Amino acid sequence: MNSDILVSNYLQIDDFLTREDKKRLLNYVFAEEAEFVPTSTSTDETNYRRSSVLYSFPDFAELMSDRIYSSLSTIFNKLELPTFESSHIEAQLTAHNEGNYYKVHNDNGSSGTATRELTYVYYFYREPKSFLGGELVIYDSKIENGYYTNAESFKTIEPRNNSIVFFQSRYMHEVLPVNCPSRSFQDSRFTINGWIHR
Ligand SMILES: O=C(O)CCC(=O)C(=O)O
Ligand SMILES: [Fe+2]
Repeated sequence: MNSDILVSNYLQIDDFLTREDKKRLLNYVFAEEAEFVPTSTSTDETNYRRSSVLYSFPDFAELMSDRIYSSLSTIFNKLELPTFESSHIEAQLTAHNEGNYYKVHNDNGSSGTATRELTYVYYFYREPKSFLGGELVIYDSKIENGYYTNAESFKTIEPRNNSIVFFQSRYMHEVLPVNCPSRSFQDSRFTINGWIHR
């Protein structure tokens, strides 16, 4: 009965940036607080996603894509995926504070997002950690009427400080609600996340 379940694979790499870079990034984000805007989704559904996003952070977007490009063959290898030449890497910077979440979705379901092949999520936050929750849940898949949908089974990933996660953008996934009692922006669950396009 379970033979049609496609098990999802992910890769989590710890200590992705140097301590110095991670510290610079955190200070940069604190200084840019006023530039963050509420998130929306491509379908514009309300109550689907709640968080804040920063769209322009050129230096760190470049640092992140450099680091990703240099790890690309390892990433393909570990995920047991055929390599491809990536046309570009997209990046956004998010903050999840008290009560924020992102319900089940995939990242390449619309015409504007169809070339997203791999999703990456780099996690960072101030220590000591001042939020709970915010785990990333990645669902296994099954094919129903020729379309991928999520199976009941899933994996739960801890958003560890200075780690990065890679997985296929077609996988269904979600961000569980964040509990951040101080509600202070500086205590948020931060990410630089985005997509490796084919
Ligand atoms: O923050 C995360 O763990 C994942 C974010 C996500 O799924 C997205 O931005 O598409
Ligand atoms: Fe996503």
